[in-house]
Amino acid sequence: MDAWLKKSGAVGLSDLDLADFPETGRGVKAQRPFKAGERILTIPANCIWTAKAAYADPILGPVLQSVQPPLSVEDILALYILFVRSRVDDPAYAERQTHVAMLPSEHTLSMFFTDEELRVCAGSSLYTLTTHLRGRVGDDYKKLLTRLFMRHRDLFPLDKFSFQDYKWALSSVWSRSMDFTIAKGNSVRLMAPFADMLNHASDAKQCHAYDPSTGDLSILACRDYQAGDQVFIHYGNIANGRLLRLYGFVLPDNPNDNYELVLQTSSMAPLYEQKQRLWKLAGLDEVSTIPLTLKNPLPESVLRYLRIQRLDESELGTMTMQIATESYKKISDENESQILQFLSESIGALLGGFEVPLEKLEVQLAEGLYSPGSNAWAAAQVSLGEQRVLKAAKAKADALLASVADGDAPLPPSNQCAKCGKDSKAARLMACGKCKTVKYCGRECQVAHFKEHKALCRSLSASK
Ligand SMILES: C[S@@+](CC[C@H](N)C(=O)[O-])C[C@H]1O[C@@H](n2cnc3c(N)ncnc32)[C@H](O)[C@@H]1O
Repeated sequence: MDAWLKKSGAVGLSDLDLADFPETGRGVKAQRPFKAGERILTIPANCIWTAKAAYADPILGPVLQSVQPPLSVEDILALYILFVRSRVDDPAYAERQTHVAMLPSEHTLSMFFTDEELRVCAGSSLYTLTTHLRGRVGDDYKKLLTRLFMRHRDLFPLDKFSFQDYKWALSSVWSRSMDFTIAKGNSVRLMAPFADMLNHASDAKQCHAYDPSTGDLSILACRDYQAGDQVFIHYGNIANGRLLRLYGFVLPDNPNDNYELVLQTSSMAPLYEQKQRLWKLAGLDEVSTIPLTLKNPLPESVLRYLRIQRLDESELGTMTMQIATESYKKISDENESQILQFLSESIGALLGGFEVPLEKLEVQLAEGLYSPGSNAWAAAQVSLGEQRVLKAAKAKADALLASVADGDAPLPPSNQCAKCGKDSKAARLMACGKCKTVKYCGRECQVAHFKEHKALCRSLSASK
């Protein structure tokens, strides 16, 4: 592969090498020191896998172009990989084949888990999404069979385009491709040989760049490296569930862990059309998926959605005024109590739906029931992360409910000083040492707010 890339104009390969690392497996090793910001690798456009390159292929391209409606980009890339791999004695594909030969022969994405391994995280959104994904991938393969493989048996022999082959190629695309937004909201998905050997580190800032004018891909050093260090890139701030679904690994104690809460309302609900309009005005969809995170377990948008969902006719005007002035707060004690009660109960039910409850999972992991790095261990990490987030969300809903019952002021948004309203962009906020929830821009605001905050502080602390 190196010879092909160098011949095609790749830059930087002589300063980098492939090596095995204990934590991440195969990755890229620096052969000399690099300074942060230095360009360390460029892979030229003519070696990169894109949908455009697949369409330009003299044999595959016309067949792909004949498919209506067009195939998805990930299907095009997956077919391109399988097609190149299938052209065993065709010298026109020999160079790209050197890259295909270096792709891992197996993947550890959750889609490949046994039922027993996946059951460890039953109740999590990963479990649900993986189950859906398996169905979707199966359906997509059947469509390819009828739309392409059966019609062009000479190009797509089924022993090289089996369901297993399709799943392998699709997983290669998910776990190794990069997405870039280019002009006019368009985006490009690509897979770049050698650059796709770079592993992810949470602290590696965005350091891969696509040049739309040349089509080249470059990697910059995200920090200083010494010779022998592993070079990393950043795949994004991704929760373990998504990491396992699309990349096949997890990061223990991942700060990006989340639970994607889906909020929806029956179209038969009273005042549905008016509420639909209010959600839209408030920047929400009638089916809203809102990530709950450890940092912000109950985002304001969840409360906003539910306040609208539970409005009665006499409260429509108040809500419209709030949206117009962007001054969101509770509509009434009754509305607020209803939504918080509902949240507390539904999150409790979600937690009750996990196959292995949090406390038991923590004991199992501490006792080494799941061997670190195994599929079941990875599923356990996802379940752990999601349940921790849900627990924090329930605690916050309960505390808020208690404060409504006590007649306290509602919680201020978590990115604002509770006293003066300065937000986290304007000042560094620190949390109250006792309840660890309400935040201030400085000591002065905290002291000035003490009297007002005392009762809520007590109920928040008690629910922790
Ligand atoms: C773009 S490839 C990187 C190269 C890959 N390690 C290889 O040998 O081909 C992405 C895959 O690398 C692995 N990976 C990347 N970052 C990782 C990390 N921080 N910890 C564990 N595995 C990682 C995962 O298997 C992932 O699907």
